[in-house]
Amino acid sequence: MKARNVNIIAIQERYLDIITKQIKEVLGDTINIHPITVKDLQSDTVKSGDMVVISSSQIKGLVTQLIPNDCPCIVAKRDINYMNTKKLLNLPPGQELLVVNDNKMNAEETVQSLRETIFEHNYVAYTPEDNIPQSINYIVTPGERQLLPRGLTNVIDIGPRLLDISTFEKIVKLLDINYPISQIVKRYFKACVSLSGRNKEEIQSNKDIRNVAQYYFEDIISVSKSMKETVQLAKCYSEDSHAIHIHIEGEPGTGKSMFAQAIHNYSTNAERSFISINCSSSDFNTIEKLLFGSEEGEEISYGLFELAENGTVCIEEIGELPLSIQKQLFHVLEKGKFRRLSGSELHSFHCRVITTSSISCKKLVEKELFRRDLYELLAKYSLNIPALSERKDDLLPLIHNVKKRIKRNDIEFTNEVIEFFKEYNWDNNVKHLYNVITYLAFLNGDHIGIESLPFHLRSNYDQQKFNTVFEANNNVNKIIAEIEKHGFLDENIKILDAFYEGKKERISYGRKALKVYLEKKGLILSEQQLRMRLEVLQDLGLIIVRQGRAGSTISRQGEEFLREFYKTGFNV
Ligand SMILES: Nc1ncnc2c1ncn2[C@@H]1O[C@H](COP(=O)(O)OP(=O)(O)OP(=O)(O)O)[C@@H](O)[C@H]1O
Repeated sequence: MKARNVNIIAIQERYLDIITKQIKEVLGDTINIHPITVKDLQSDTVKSGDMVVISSSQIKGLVTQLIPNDCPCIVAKRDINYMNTKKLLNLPPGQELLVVNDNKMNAEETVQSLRETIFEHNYVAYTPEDNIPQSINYIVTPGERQLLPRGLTNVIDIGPRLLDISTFEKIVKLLDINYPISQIVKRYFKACVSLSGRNKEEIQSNKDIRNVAQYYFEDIISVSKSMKETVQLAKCYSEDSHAIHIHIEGEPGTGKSMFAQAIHNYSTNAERSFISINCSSSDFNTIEKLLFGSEEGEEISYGLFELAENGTVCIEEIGELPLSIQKQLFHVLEKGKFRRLSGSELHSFHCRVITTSSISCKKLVEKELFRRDLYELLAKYSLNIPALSERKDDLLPLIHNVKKRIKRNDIEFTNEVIEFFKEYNWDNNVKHLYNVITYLAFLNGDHIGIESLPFHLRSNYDQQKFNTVFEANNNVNKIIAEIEKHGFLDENIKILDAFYEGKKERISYGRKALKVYLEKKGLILSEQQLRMRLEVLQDLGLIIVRQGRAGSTISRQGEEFLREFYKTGFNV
């Protein structure tokens, strides 16, 4: 049977990754899946006749305007992943449970699913506007722990909601796939098991190889001087026939892959293929095979260098590659020749190779996690995309851009919100900003004030206000006094110094890496001590603690504090 194209559309990228993985587990052998976020959906993204699965009714109106009329379309229903409910089932019956989601409608839907199945308890739907009632025994959240105030202990996270089984029945019916319902049920459970027990950071975003360069330099908003210069340099590289390897660095979500696509489209080889692979998937065997191709008996699978012919191969997040693949890659790039895995013949290739990284490869070289020869080969033509916080002039044009993309020019933000956005430390930069605005546009009316912001932003707003007061009242002294309530000012300063140095080199630290770094600097702390120091610094808004690989870093307030601290001549 010929595989059919199914486009799956959601607001948030993370959620899209999860349901894409679920659909792959259930129907991956019969359909081609194209995940698309709402902000990336344009009128020509979905091809005529392809199927569309819309993740929520909230975006149906917008999505249907942007897809061809003849596309069969399903609005998905969502359900909790019952594989994650063991804790709930083990509670004595009759518990009072508060269900927290990102908005009231979603909280009510989750409550509905829980009442229908785990009927032993009583549920109340909650939004961050409400106070937490006294009588509550536990808080239940479907993967939205970050919405809760810090410090709550009786929280049961049942993981993100998945597509419900009736949605799969509908897909199969519409595509005329001849699977008995029992087979769908079995695969549905398989997917639930596969996606259970992990939080969303751990779920690998199994991103497909992308082979369309949809962005042009005109699409890149660049009003600030630094961004204009970066675009200018990228154009020069694009036209330069010697620039066969181009390396792009920038914090997550600054537009690296957008630049890679624009460079391809601006080059004389724009008509040729653009193929991109993301190395942040942990399955390095697959990546190796995709990059170089393989020969198994009679079966040949072509690698990206040959598939791209004279076009462009983009290797995203190259810093994630293990040294063994880096070594192969270096030889391939240096010689312009590759050998398929298990193959004997050397093949030449003539495509341009663009690499990207969210972490500083130079710093990785120093830590012996990245090959120096490969770095030197790549660094010749390199671009550094500035973080959003370093180019505030771009903020308003970017907001206009996303409003236009999602066809919501009507929405307005209060001055207070705009000011807050300017000061906010967008750890996923433009991607984060776009997600927040898209999200707000669908959940609120056309007028957005501070009260409409998602809870995780609002708590930051309060923190920001707190910090502003601090600044006005002789910031440094007050912060020092706060730190000294817990003691160990000198150690806290050393930790901030470490983060500060790291940020300059675009390095963020997980706790373990930080511990090792501090030990090298002569500060020896136990895990517990380090955790306590970090909590104090985080509570004061001096560092940003991020989950998973992203690691932690110093906040802008933290940097200002350090600068003032040294200026005032404190000596710890
Ligand atoms: N300067 C910009 N102008 C317009 N849109 C932008 C700009 N920068 C980023 N975007 C948008 O932000 C989103 C993220 O961009 P992109 O995926 O290129 O970033 P990235 O640095 O490759 O992200 P990651 O590191 O997470 O892979 C995309 O929707 C992109 O269109």
